[in-house]
Amino acid sequence: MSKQEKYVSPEDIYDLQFPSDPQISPDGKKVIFVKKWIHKKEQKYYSNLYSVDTVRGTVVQFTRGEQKDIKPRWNRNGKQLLFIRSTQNKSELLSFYGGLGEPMPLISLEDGDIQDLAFSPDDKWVAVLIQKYDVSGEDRKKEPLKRDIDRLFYRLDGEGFRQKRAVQLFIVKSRGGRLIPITDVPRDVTDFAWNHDGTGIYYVTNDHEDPDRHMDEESIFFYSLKEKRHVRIEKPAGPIGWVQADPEGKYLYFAGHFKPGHSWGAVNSEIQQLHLETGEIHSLTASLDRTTDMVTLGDITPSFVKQKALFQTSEDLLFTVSSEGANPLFKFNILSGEITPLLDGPECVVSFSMSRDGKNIAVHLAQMERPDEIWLLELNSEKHFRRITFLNDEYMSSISCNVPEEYHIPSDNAVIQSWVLKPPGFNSKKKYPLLLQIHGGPRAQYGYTWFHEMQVFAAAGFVVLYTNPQGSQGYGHAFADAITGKWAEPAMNDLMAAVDYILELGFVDPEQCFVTGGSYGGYMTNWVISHTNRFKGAVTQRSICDLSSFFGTSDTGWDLEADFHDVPWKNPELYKKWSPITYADQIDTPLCIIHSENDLRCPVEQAEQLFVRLKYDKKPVRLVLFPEESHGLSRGGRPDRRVERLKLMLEEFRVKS
Ligand SMILES: CC(=O)N[C@@H](C)C(=O)N[C@@H](C)C(=O)N[C@@H](C)C(=O)O
Repeated sequence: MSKQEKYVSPEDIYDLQFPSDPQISPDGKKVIFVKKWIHKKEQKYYSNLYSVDTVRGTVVQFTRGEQKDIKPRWNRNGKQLLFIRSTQNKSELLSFYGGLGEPMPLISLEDGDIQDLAFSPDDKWVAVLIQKYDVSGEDRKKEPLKRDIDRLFYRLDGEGFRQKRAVQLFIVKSRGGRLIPITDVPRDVTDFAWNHDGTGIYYVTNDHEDPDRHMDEESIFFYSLKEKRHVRIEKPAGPIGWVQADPEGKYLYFAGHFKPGHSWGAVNSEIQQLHLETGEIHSLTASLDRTTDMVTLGDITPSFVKQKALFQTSEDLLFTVSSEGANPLFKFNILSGEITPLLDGPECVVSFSMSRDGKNIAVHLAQMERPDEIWLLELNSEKHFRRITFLNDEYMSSISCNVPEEYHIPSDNAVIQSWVLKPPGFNSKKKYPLLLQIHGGPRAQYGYTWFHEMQVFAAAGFVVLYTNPQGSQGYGHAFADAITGKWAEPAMNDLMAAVDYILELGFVDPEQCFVTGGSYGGYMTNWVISHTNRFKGAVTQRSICDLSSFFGTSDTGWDLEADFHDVPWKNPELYKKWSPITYADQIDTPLCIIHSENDLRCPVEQAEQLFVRLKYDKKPVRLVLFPEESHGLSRGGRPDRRVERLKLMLEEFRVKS
C-alpha cells in the first residue's frame, strides 16, 4: 500500500516504540531512558536502556538483551548509574561506573524482586525496596498444595495471590556491600525518600490495625540511620502517593489527602507540606482543585505513573497534575506560594527528571499527534522545549491518520470535554458509523495521548467519540464525586448528550452507532444498552454487571462501600438498583462480552453472569474469553491477544455496520 493508503492497524503495536522514565544526567548532557519493545516471536515485552546526547542528539543503545531493564538512576556527580534488571529467575541492581564496561551487580536476588531505588544525598548509600518471595527457586513455579488465606486484600490483578511477606526497605553501599534491612513491617513499604542530609529515610506504609479495610490510611515514618530508630510522622489519616524531602531539611512533602473512606480517586491527591518542627501541614495545590495522580488513560501511554514533585531550586518545586485531558507541569514557589505553568499545552507530562542546576528537564511526553517520545525543556535565558527522540517517526510517516478534534459539550449542569477522531480521508458530506468509547476508573480521564485503539477504529471508517463524563478526574473534586453513590448517573446523561451533539453535526449515521468501554467503561456500556436501544451493537470489556458480587470477588471490591456508603448484605436494593444486570430484560442490543480469564479487578464472573443471563433469554450475545490475561489486556496483555481483541471488535462492529 502506498504511504497515503496505509492506515493504523491492530498489528501496528509491533511497530511502535515505547519510551519512558527519562533520567537526565546531573550535567544535563545526557538522558538515559527506558525503551520497551515487543519480542514478536516470544510474544513478550522486554525493555533496554538508551542514551540520548542532549547536545548532539545522538541516540545510543545502552543495554541489550531479552530482559527488563528499568529505573535508571544517576548519582549526584553523574559518575554512577544504577538500574534494575529483571530476568526470568533473577532481580538485580546493576551499576555502571564512569559509563564504562559491563554493569556490575550491586544486588542479585533469586528469592525476591527489587522494586525501587534512590541514592543518598552523599552518593554513599542506595535505598532499595525489595519484596522477598514466600517461596523461591523451583517451588515458585509449582502450585501450592493449598492457599491458606487470612487477609482481605489477598489478591492483586496482574500479580495474582499476594505474597505474605511485605515489600521492605533496605540500604546498601553504592560501591557494594551487605544488604542492610531497615524495615520489617506487616504491610508493603510503598514509597520512601532520603532526608536532606542522608542521615535518615522517610518511608510510607499502612500500619492501621485493620489495613485492608483502611487501605487509604497510610502512615509516614522516619528512620534515623544513626539512632537506628523509627519515628512516626504525625499527620491526619489518609492515603499517601509519595514522599519527598526538601533540600533544606525544613519540610517534608507528600502527595495525599485527609478524607479517607472515599472511593479510589474521588478526592484530589494534593501536595502537602509538613513543617518538621511544628508538624503544621499545608496543601500547596488545593487552589488548583486538581489531583496530582497521573490518571490519563491510554494504550500506549502508561497510566497511574508515580511522579514525585522535584526541587528545581531550594524554593522552587516542580510537579504535575491531571487536568482537562492534560498533565501540565507546574512550578510552585515555596516563599511566594505562586504557581507558574512550565508546560500546560494539549499534552501529558507522564514523568520528568531534572539536571542538577534545574535548567534542563527531561520529559516523557504524550500527545495526540504522535506516540510518546522524550522531550527536553531547557530553561536557560529563555524557555525552549524540543523533542530529543524520534522513535516513532518512521512508523508515523508510513501511515495516514487524523488528530482528534476537541469539543466541549453541554450536559445538564456540566460541560463534557470530548474528542472526535475522524477516519482518514473524511468527507463531511458522508454519513459515518459512530463508535462511542467510554473510559474506566471511573476517576480517570481520556486525554492528550496517541491512542492506538481509537486510531484503529477511525482507520476502519468509524467516527470515534470519546469523552470525560462526570465521574472523571481532571475537572475537580465535585466533578469526580458527582457519581458517588450512583455510579451510572449523571454519566449516562453526559454520554448521551455527547452522542446527540455529534449526531447534530450531520456526519454520523444515527442508525449506525456502536458503544464500547472497559472496566467501569464496561459497566457504563452495560448500563447504556440496558437503558436505551439506540446503539446497533456493543462490546463490553472487563466489565462490571453486578455490583453485589463484584464487592466480594474483585481484588479491591470492598472499595465500593466508599462509593455507596453501605455494603450489599445490608443494602441489597441499592446495589441492585445500580447493577446493570438488574435491567438485563431491557437489553436488546447485540452484545459481545470480552473478558480476561485472570482478571482479578473485574473478575470473569461478571462476564459469565451477563452472558448466561442474556443467552438463557436467547438474546444476541457472544462471550469471548482471553486465557491467562489480567485486567490490563488492552494495555499490556500478550501482544497477539491485544491484536486479536482489536480484530474481534472490528469484526463485531463491521458485521453490524
Ligand atoms: C484501585 C482501583 O479501583 N483502581 C481503579 C483505577 C480501577 O481499577 N478501576 C476499575 C474498575 C477500572 O475502571 N479500571 C480502568 C482504569 C480500566 O480501564 O481498566
